[in-house]
Amino acid sequence: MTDRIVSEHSGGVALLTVDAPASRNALTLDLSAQLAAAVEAAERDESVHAVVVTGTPPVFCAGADLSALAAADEPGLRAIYEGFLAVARCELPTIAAVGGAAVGAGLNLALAADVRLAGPRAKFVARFLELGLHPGGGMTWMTQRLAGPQQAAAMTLFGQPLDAEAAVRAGLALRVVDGGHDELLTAARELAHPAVAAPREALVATKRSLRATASLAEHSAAVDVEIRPQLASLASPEFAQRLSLLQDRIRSRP
Ligand SMILES: C/C=C/C(=O)SCCNC(=O)CCNC(=O)[C@H](O)C(C)(C)COP(=O)(O)OP(=O)(O)OC[C@H]1O[C@@H](n2cnc3c(N)ncnc32)[C@H](O)[C@@H]1OP(=O)(O)O
Repeated sequence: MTDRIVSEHSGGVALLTVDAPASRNALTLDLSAQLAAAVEAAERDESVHAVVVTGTPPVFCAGADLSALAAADEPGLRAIYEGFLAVARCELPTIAAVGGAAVGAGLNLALAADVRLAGPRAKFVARFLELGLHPGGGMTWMTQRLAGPQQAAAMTLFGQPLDAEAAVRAGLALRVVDGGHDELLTAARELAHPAVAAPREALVATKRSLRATASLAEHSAAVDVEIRPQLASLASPEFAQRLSLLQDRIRSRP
């Protein structure tokens, strides 16, 4: 079977599956380019409000394809990064549904999403140094930012793997979803549901503000970042409609 990114848009969600089971969903240059194209197609599709990234079981993603990695120069490495960087750049909310091992660049891919749901067999492994490789693709930044300096050191310097429960404790995953791949995807769709129900413009603006305020030192600076998009949403017909529905509901309470 050909290695590919399977992209399905339904119910407001783009489900992107890295489907290369023979190599445990390892990322070739071609797969990374396909993944980036699939993320961009989801952004262009106005019916899509959230992106779920997963891998064909039993793993999430085994990282860079080892033969692509062995031959990689700087453009080659950057081409491998392109898939997970497209997820990191995505203007829509993103969820990684991690059902198995996420190793090396596969960990980068999982951490590039806004939120991770972990199946009981999920495993988060940096791996790089064990292979004699310096971490790449922003791994030192991502792990420190998400899990703090000690956990980042444990993962990148000491190669500590995190199972699903440990990933939740470390703040790398939102929660563990019991069951198999289907249950994991159902949980991802349920998590996405409020984003699917939200007006797309306000949703995209909220994600933009999360990024813009993340590195600010002052609360007041965040208030300034948020005031314009909040004013824009106040002026939208969606807000007027939803407000009137809410008021009707409140009035009709016994
Ligand atoms: C710039 C980025 C750098 C990086 O990403 S560095 C990290 C590179 N990745 C790795 O080191 C991961 C290597 N793979 C594994 O550790 C394991 O696999 C898994 C934990 C992911 C899964 O284990 P299991 O389910 O037991 O599978 P299996 O028997 O080890 O492998 C099944 C087939 O998958 C191929 N494969 C696994 N990972 C890769 C890879 N990264 N690139 C290419 N092929 C891979 C194997 O060779 C083998 O193939 P065959 O069935 O022909 O013997």
